Amino acid sequence: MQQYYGGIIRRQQHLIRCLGADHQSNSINTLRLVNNSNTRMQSAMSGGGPTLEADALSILRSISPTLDSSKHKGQAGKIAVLGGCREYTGAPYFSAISALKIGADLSHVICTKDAAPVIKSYSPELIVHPLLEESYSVREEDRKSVSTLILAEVDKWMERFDCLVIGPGLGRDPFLLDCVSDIMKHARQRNVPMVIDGDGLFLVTNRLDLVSGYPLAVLTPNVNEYKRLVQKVLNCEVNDQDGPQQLLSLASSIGGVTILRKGLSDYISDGKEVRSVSIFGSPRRCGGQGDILSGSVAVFLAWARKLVDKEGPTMSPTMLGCIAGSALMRKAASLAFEDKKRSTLTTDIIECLGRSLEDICPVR
Ligand SMILES: NC(=O)C1=CN([C@@H]2O[C@H](COP(=O)(O)OP(=O)(O)OC[C@H]3O[C@@H](n4cnc5c(N)ncnc54)[C@H](OP(=O)(O)O)[C@@H]3O)[C@@H](O)[C@H]2O)[C@@H](O)CC1
Ligand SMILES: Nc1ncnc2c1ncn2[C@@H]1O[C@H](COP(=O)(O)OP(=O)(O)OP(=O)(O)O)[C@@H](O)[C@H]1O
Ligand SMILES: [Mg+2]
Repeated sequence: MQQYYGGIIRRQQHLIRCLGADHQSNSINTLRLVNNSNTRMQSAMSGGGPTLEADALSILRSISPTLDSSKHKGQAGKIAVLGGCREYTGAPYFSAISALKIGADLSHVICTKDAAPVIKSYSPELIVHPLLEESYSVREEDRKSVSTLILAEVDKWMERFDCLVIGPGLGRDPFLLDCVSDIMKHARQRNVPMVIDGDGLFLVTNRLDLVSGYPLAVLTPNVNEYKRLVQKVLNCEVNDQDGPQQLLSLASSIGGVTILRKGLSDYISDGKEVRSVSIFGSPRRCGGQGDILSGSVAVFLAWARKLVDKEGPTMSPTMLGCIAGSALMRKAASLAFEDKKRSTLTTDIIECLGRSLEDICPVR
């Protein structure tokens, strides 16, 4: 079956070349054809059942709040990104600024003391908290008191956050990851949703108890991160022949967390259902696109939670948030690529977030 559909994809690509299509300007279309074939393939492989492809644009429209002058600052969402260390300052910035560009009212970054001035200098829009510490800056005997202090400082803000993004550019320092584990336990006690990405996934893969059974946890693994999760949780290798089923098992084995598996098509499951998002996209794979996605999912998840509270459950808010976040990120990437082609960078994609949202869901 896979071979058969592989053949169809190759024939489509050959047809495009024979029609004399310009390679560069048609790479997005080619990608769409491949994506469509891929979706059909998944559908056929699941016994010809209904397509897994979500109606992402309708979902995105339905959860985006109207702009209304009676609303006050904060009602459209307050997001906090836990990430940013000596090595990585770009990733938390990309995630936090994306949340603002999509429509959150306030975006915080909680990072290490030495990453903070750098992140502040990228943007005056972000609220940057220089709270976290790495092992090298804390003496062994001070670690307990320092971690208690960090937790107390983050706790002051915790209830105000509509969603936490944990991991973009966090690094893997053991002392820092211990502090973040404590913060996650407190967030969970207060029912604050968490989107876990990058080094947050490194932490969670080794400490599954931090998210297991928490329905407001979203994991957004890339290829490497997904492989490590599958090996750890399912004790086997990634099986692309039966990708959706394996994703479903993985999400259900971690107690119903939602997993967004990033790739040519994004696949999303909360252990009960699987959906895919294949629309739009770009063939450019510059670093930082996953960070945009984590900030987007955080905003849409916060919005979906409000909608689900009001209108009763349809799909889980975490599924809705992932589907909308994925569609918007892929649309922005495709717009940026149309303009910048090979030189497309993450900052170009961020600049396209507003126009993408407006194209899909115009301000009334
Ligand atoms: N502009 C920025 O600031 C950006 C920053 N980014 C940030 O980078 C971080 C890592 O994310 P990534 O996507 O590079 O992780 P991934 O594909 O698993 O690793 C690739 C290879 O590297 C290795 N490795 C990674 N980290 C390691 C560490 N701390 N210490 C040791 N090894 C490490 C890893 O080895 P492995 O664990 O597989 O043995 C694998 O072979 C994360 O915080 C992300 O948010 C990105 O968002 C992009 C934009
Ligand atoms: N082959 C692909 N074709 C089209 N879009 C893709 C492809 N791979 C990933 N994407 C999209 O790019 C986004 C980021 O995915 P990616 O796998 O690059 O994350 P990442 O490695 O975590 O990124 P980062 O560099 O920020 O850490 C996802 O929303 C996904 O939809
Ligand atoms: Mg990443």
